[in-house]
Amino acid sequence: MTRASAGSPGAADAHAGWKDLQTVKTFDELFAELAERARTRPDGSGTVLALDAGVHAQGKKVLEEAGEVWIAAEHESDDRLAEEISQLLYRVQVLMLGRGISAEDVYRYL
Ligand SMILES: N=c1c2ncn([C@@H]3O[C@H](COP(=O)(O)OP(=O)(O)OP(=O)(O)O)[C@@H](O)[C@H]3O)c2ncn1[C@@H]1O[C@H](COP(=O)(O)O)[C@@H](O)[C@H]1O
Repeated sequence: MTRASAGSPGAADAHAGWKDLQTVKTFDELFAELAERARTRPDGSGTVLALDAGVHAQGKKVLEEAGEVWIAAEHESDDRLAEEISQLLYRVQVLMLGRGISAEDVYRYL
């Protein structure tokens, strides 16, 4: 998930690339964006590649990111932890789309 730059050019440089640091989006907004990627399949979308890789690969990414969240929580800064959590949320959403479940399907268990 993207988030706003905290105003540190160094931090922005470190995270340049697939993130738009000027943009902040919610869980639902990211899910809608990823669903649109799945529908329109634009060239260059990492989400399209991740969806095409299948549920097994998507699940492995969830596990990998969850491990990185754990490590960041114990050993890294608040900012790194937030970034790892954003990546975990992204990977969970890719898995949700891979399996065809909606955010509402999840919310009814919250
Ligand atoms: N929020 C994310 C996001 N979070 C994580 N990632 C992916 O997860 C990677 C980071 O994971 P790792 O640190 O484990 O790096 P990695 O294992 O080397 O990554 P990969 O080799 O697996 O790509 C990033 O390089 C992205 O590939 C994301 N990719 C995309 N988004 C957002 O999803 C939207 C759609 O993106 P596209 O489908 O790429 O257009 C945009 O709003 C993006 O900002």
